[in-house]
Amino acid sequence: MATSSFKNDCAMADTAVLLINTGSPDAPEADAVRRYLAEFLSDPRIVELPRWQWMPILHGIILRTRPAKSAKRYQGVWTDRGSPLIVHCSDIAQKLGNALGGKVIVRAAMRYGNPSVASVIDELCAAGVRKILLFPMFAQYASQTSAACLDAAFSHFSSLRCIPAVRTIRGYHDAPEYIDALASTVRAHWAKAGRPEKGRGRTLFSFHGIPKKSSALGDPYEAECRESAVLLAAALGLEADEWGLSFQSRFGRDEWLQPYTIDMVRAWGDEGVDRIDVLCPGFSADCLETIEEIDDELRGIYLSVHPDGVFHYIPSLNASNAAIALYEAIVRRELAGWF
Ligand SMILES: C=CC1=C(C)c2cc3[nH]c(cc4nc(cc5[nH]c(cc1n2)c(C)c5CCC(=O)O)C(CCC(=O)O)=C4C)c(C)c3C=C
Ligand SMILES: [Fe+2]
Ligand SMILES: [Fe+2]
Repeated sequence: MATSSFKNDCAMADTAVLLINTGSPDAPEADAVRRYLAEFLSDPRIVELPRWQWMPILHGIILRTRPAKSAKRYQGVWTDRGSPLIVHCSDIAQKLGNALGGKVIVRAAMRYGNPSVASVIDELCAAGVRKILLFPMFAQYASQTSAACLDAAFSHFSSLRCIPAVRTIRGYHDAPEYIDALASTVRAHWAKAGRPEKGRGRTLFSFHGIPKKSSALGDPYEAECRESAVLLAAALGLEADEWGLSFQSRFGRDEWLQPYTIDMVRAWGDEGVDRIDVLCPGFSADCLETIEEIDDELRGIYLSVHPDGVFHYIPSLNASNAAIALYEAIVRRELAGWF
């Protein structure tokens, strides 16, 4: 996939913001998904097993079986403009650039797949950029996401003779603007669907999981997810029996952070909770893991245990006004002295 050109915008800007997200395959087809998963799952940040142990499993089993299944899932969420994740991220980049008054170039790049971090950095440098703010789009720091995104940039810098001045964003899980943005998304949803009735309905904050072992090795991700959820519940005035936190998207057989989203929703359905509203606060943009796994698969699981129940998926921040205000506040703070 080609990266966007720099014509007409910010001809004079020597400062750029590079938004980085995980990435998607180039197409919802098995071959493209295989290439993407090969890059993704070969990253030692993602699977921390010794290479001699992991590579035979990856190439001998996973890359033979998963691409076709994942391709089908991607086909279900693909849009006319491509992968929802990439579409949302490029919309965010464009709107954030406008909000910053064109004084800073804003681009989106993907850690795995395209547009690659290396190609976008090359374009920025060729356009005269000398200062870059690297902005992984993950509020809660995880080595598998935030650090992996930064690795891609630093690894590319190591191949360049002239590197730009660099600043990085580590996370923003407790930033008031982040909590406000999420709270306003939930309130906008309540304005349309009504607030879940205490005693009958509950709100679930579902975060992407990571292996329990990574947490034990010192990853602050779990603690940051819990803090974000507590702050958000307080901002929304939700009492302890009105909300829950869970972890989704488990991959492989190891134990991941718990409770698992599927178990939580099944248990709530069995308990007779009549309405469940799910928000995925750790996803800056809707993607396979929210649209297919939550809005489709999880909805089906809940309705299978509680057929009369009501299930709402609350969309991610995406390129909403609340999201742009959040990113603008963070960027202005982090670029102090640069523009
Ligand atoms: C939001 C934070 C995320 C964390 C933490 C995370 C950890 C993590 N992910 C995998 C494995 C896969 N993730 C995949 C896709 C994917 N994951 C995130 C976010 C987090 N991952 C995003 C935004 C996406 C992109 C989805 C899209 O729409 O393209 C995939 C590929 C899809 C699939 O085949 O399921 C895999 C595989 C691990 C192993 C991990 C932590 C160790
Ligand atoms: Fe993931
Ligand atoms: Fe997944």
